[in-house]
Formats: sequence, structure tokens, C-alpha cells
Amino acid sequence: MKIAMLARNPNLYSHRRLCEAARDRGHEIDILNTLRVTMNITSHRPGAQYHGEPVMGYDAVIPRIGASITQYGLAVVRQFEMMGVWSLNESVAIGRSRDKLRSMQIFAKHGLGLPVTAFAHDPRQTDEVLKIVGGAPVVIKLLEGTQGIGVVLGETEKSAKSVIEAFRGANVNILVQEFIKEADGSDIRIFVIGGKVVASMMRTGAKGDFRSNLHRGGSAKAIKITPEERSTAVRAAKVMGLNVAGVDILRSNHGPVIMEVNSSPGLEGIENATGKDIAGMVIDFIEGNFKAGATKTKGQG
Ligand SMILES: Nc1ncnc2c1ncn2[C@@H]1O[C@H](COP(=O)(O)OP(=O)(O)OP(=O)(O)O)[C@@H](O)[C@H]1O
Ligand SMILES: [Mg+2]
Ligand SMILES: [Mg+2]
Repeated sequence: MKIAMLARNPNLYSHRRLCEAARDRGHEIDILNTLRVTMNITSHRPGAQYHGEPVMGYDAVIPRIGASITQYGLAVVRQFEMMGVWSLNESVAIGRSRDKLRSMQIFAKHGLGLPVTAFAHDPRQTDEVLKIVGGAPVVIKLLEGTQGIGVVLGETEKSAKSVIEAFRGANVNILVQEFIKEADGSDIRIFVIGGKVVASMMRTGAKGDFRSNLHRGGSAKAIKITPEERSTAVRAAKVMGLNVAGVDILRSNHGPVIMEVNSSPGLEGIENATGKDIAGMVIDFIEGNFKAGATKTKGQG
């Protein structure tokens, strides 16, 4: 196969590992800097160029689109799809996963467990929002945050309100969520490839932090998950339409609740915690499933 990986930093662990795994299996793989791909949006003949050369001959594309360039990145993935190149995760599915509110609505529609979540545009509705989630303590999140930045615990009614007002003042979108205290600063990352769980780990936050993100100083270890957790993760990936997904859940008193589903999950934490060759599994999945022109949504929807 000839694979294109859309990524900005070729030196990131995940990107190095995917290249290594592809080359070990005799495939050709190029890293294209997403922001340097130009698109030719002409009727009937969609094309793309990279450093002045036409992008041609790729069987599959691995989109590793950073949160900060979601819009341009998705346009590039869509362009590949319109050119008939099979994408590991389709642009439409990645778009869904990038919008926390939309994701939550999709999970709710399919009856998946979620923390009670509320959202309002108008700051005058702060009281209402707090009431919906059962009052403080609550978790307040930036809708498009990542790596735990913009995730704040409002311990009392008063502090929750001032955090909400501060975010509003900065003109950013937020959601307010029931605080799952019993998760005790840990969450579970379940790695799903092609509808199967291939690895899972428990991440625990730095002492005193309710956020378990490894980027915030948390640590990770391999863990055995329950059948209910397994089916929650598989269904979450499925309803988002993701072939590869990192599903994050919390263990709550009312069963597993989904926090979010990542469409470009990192490999470093999970490979180190479990000792598994996840990059190899991703390449094996592409090998077994890529098909020219087979994109379901072809960039639409
Ligand atoms: N409702 C909640 N109750 C308890 N803990 C929570 C809740 N929401 C988030 N957390 C903790 O905060 C961490 C960060 O939250 P979340 O994953 O939603 O943010 P993020 O910025 O999108 O992070 P990521 O880099 O994983 O995308 C979670 O991993 C979890 O440990
Ligand atoms: Mg996130
Ligand atoms: Mg997270």
C-alpha cells in the first residue's frame, strides 16, 4: 500500500510509530504536513498538491488532525475522500468527535451512559444550568478544549458561578457537567479499532488534581475492563462512525459514563502502559479494510 499520513509533527511518538509499523510491513508511507496541502476545488476533478506536486497514488490516508487546525484539516481529509482515497477515520466522523456537545447528543440519543450535562448560551441561565446538573460541585468545560486545559471544578455554587461567568466573558462555549466524584481522579481510556477493544488503561491524575490527563502529570497502567465498559466503548465508536477511537469513560455509581471520544488518540501512553503494538494493529486494520472510493460519506453530511 501507499499511505499518506496527515500530521504536522513527524517527530511525535504516535507518528513515528505509525511510520515504523507501516514500513515494517512493506508499505510506503509519507507524512504530509496538513497545513501545506493545497486543494484544487474544481468541479469534477478534485485534486490536491503538496510542495507544488500533485498528490497521487495513495491507497489510504491516516488523518492525525490537531485540535487547533480542525477546520482546515477536515477540509483536507474531505478532499482526499473526494479524490477516492480511503480514510482511516472519515472526515464526518472526526468532525462529530471534535464537537463535545454534538457528541454528547449522539451518545444520549443511543442511550449510552453520560454524566448529566447542561448547556446554555445566555449567562442569565446560569442558575438553571446548575440546577439541571444537580448543583455544585460541577465540572465546567470549554467545548473545544483538549489535554485537560479548560476543564475546571466548581466546588461550590459560588465558585461555579464565577467560573461560568469568567468563561462567558471570554466569549467561549462551555458545558456544565455533573462531577463524578467517585471516579476519584481516574478515568479509563479504551482503544477501539474496527469495532474491537484492543487495549485499555486507567489514568490517574497528579495528586490533588481531579483531571487524569497524562499531559497534566497523570500516570497510566493497563487495566481489565468490565463487559459493560467494553460494550459502551464499542458502541460509542460505532455511533460516532470512527474506525479508530480512544474512548474515555469514568466509573460512576450509575455505571460507565462517556466523557469523550478521541479520533486521533495518542499511542505513547497506551503502548507504554500495555506493551501492545497498537501502531501495528492500526496498519493491519488499514491493510484489511482500505478500498478505493469506498468512503461512506464522501465528505458530505
Ligand atoms: N464530569 C466529570 N467528573 C469527574 N471528572 C471529570 C469529569 N469530566 C472530566 N473529568 C476529569 O478531567 C479530565 C479532563 O476532561 P476531558 O477529557 O473532558 O477534557 P479534555 O480537555 O478534552 O481532555 P483530552 O485531552 O482527553 O481531550 C478527565 O480525563 C477526567 O479525569
Ligand atoms: Mg478532548
Ligand atoms: Mg479527555
